[in-house]
Amino acid sequence: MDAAAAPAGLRFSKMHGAGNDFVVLDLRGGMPPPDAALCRLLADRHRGVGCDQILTIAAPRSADAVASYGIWNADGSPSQQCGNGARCVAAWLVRDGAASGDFVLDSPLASHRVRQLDDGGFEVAIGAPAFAPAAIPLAGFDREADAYAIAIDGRTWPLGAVSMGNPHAVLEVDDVDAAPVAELGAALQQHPAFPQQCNAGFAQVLDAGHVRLRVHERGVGETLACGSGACAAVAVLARRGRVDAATGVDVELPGGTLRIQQGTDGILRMAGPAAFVYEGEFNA
Ligand SMILES: N[C@@H](CCC[C@H](N)C(=O)O)C(=O)O
Repeated sequence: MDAAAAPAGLRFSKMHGAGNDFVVLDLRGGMPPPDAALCRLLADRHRGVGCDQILTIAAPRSADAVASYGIWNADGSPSQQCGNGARCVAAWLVRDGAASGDFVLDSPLASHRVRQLDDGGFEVAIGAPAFAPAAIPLAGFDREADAYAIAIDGRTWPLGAVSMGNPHAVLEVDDVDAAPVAELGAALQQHPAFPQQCNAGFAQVLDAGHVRLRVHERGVGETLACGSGACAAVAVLARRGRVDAATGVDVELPGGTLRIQQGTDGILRMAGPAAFVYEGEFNA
């Protein structure tokens, strides 16, 4: 493992959203963002704290926002979107006294309206799905489509593709428990059709309002939940008429259920839990 420069006594919060777990760092005191080596060490489940992503909280970039946040995967790569992370950052800021009720957060790409729910969870306006191949980005296809044929080891897989701020592939399966999430997810992540790699979701439609989903996340592997992956699955399946996004869809992931609904403005809103696990000090 490469040497990582962790400031002595690095304070962090351990959190999770539906089992997608995070190390949260407050950079508002002037600490620089963690480099890739430090992210890998923090995320290491044996030598570090252990998490799927590292989230950093910093000063807002837009006039309306209470804060901004950064996202790093366990392998040290940056991301632009993290649905479960957005809810955890929101809960962290509410506990800190920096936010309450209804507020705006700046993610790496955009500003998101956030609402605290009566059940203690949060609703986040993730954004409108972008299906244009250039926006995902998806190489080798000029026109957007409900499904693209992607060949892997001599077999062709029909998959949906969408950007939720980050790139997603979505495969519909008959039985999500039997889906080849690890093998096919890893192959899709690295496939040349996805020049910025992708998160790969395996979705089983139960009915127009219920989907079961497992996601192989870029930079991590399979996680217990992926908020942007849940939005991506609903976006792709709604486009095919398989679910009713306007009424709302419960997406059951291994770690919990997220509710995804699309407004008349096209924006996908995600509702779900955010939990504190413990506070710590990292001294490796
Ligand atoms: N777990 C997240 C997504 C985190 C980033 C993703 N792995 C990527 O690289 O784009 C979520 O809840 O959306």
